[in-house]
Amino acid sequence: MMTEKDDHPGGEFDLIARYFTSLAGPGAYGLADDAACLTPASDGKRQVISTDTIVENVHFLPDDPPDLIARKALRVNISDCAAMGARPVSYLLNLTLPPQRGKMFLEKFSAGLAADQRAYNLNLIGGDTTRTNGPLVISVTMIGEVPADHLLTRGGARPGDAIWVTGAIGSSWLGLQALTGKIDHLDDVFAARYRCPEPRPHVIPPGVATSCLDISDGLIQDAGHIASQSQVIMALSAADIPLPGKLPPPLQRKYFEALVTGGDDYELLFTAPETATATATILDASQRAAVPITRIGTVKPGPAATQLLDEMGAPYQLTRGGWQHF
Ligand SMILES: Nc1ncnc2c1ncn2[C@@H]1O[C@H](COP(=O)(O)OP(=O)(O)OP(=O)(O)O)[C@@H](O)[C@H]1O
Ligand SMILES: Cc1ncc(C[n+]2csc(CCOP(=O)(O)O)c2C)c(N)n1
Ligand SMILES: [Mg+2]
Repeated sequence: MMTEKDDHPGGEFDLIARYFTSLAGPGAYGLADDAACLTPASDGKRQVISTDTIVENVHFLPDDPPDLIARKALRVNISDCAAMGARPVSYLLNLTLPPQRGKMFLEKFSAGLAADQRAYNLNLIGGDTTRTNGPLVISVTMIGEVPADHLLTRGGARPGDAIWVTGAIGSSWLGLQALTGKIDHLDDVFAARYRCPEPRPHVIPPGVATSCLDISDGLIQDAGHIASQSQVIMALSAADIPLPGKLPPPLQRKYFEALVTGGDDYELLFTAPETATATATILDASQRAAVPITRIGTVKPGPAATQLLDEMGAPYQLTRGGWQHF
């Protein structure tokens, strides 16, 4: 079997120069110094920093195409920036490579990074490369910026606010089921979405949302984070949750619980005042971005909790809320 040493005869520094230096941006010193040096955001802007790791067999499958693994690593972080209302700008890349991930892998992987750098106007500013006999691990730290008065957090939801969500919920979970042979005859769009999420930067109109997060662990569990950070009840109407249109309605019903708790959605869940102006602004933004934004509930006063209600207003009993690593 080809070892990493055979495959990267120039060692770690040659590997960085070969695959990553062309991706480097301002302040990165060509990925050849001890650290990057950035000019802090100015003109009333704030810096937003988030980090997220993806692990083979935990967040992606070993056979996923290398360019899409790269794009997923970037996109889950772009999604966290979007959840703060921020525009992603530059990123650090920490790679832990097993021996079988050699030249072919890195060529495709770096092409995936390049494609999303172009798509999202990003620069690589540094990172770290190590070797393991364990699984492939990719960690990205994303730095973004946001005008100070457009920063979004999980803590601003107020009783009476409307609850909105972008896109549809459950597509990635369906993709994982298709790719692992657990559900047959599903549309290919689901596997594509699992492998390459579609984060939603620039979709929520600035100045309208009172709180926001991105859904990574499952809609129900993640709604609970807004509930606890804002000290409110997130009352969700089950019938209003947008489910994937390409899933036939009988399967939407059959898999409802898994769809709303499965995670990997990278859609935005946010709250906004229930005024005609805010509603019109949101629906207009949805049209302009060609991304559905659907009202799925109302914020209520009370101790932090998520309620999922059926059409009669009765609570839905779920066996779980979402993904937990531990
Ligand atoms: N090891 C850690 N050290 C410091 N802070 C951490 C650590 N792990 C998580 N956090 C912080 O805890 C909060 C929740 O982390 P988590 O990774 O669950 O983020 P999330 O946005 O809810 O989910 P996702 O990682 O899928 O985007 C974040 O503010 C994160 O910075
Ligand atoms: C192979 C495979 N098995 C299971 C899943 C599901 N999954 C893993 S981590 C996670 C939450 C987000 O991660 P984190 O909280 O670490 O950001 C979810 C929904 C997957 N994506 N791939
Ligand atoms: Mg998040």
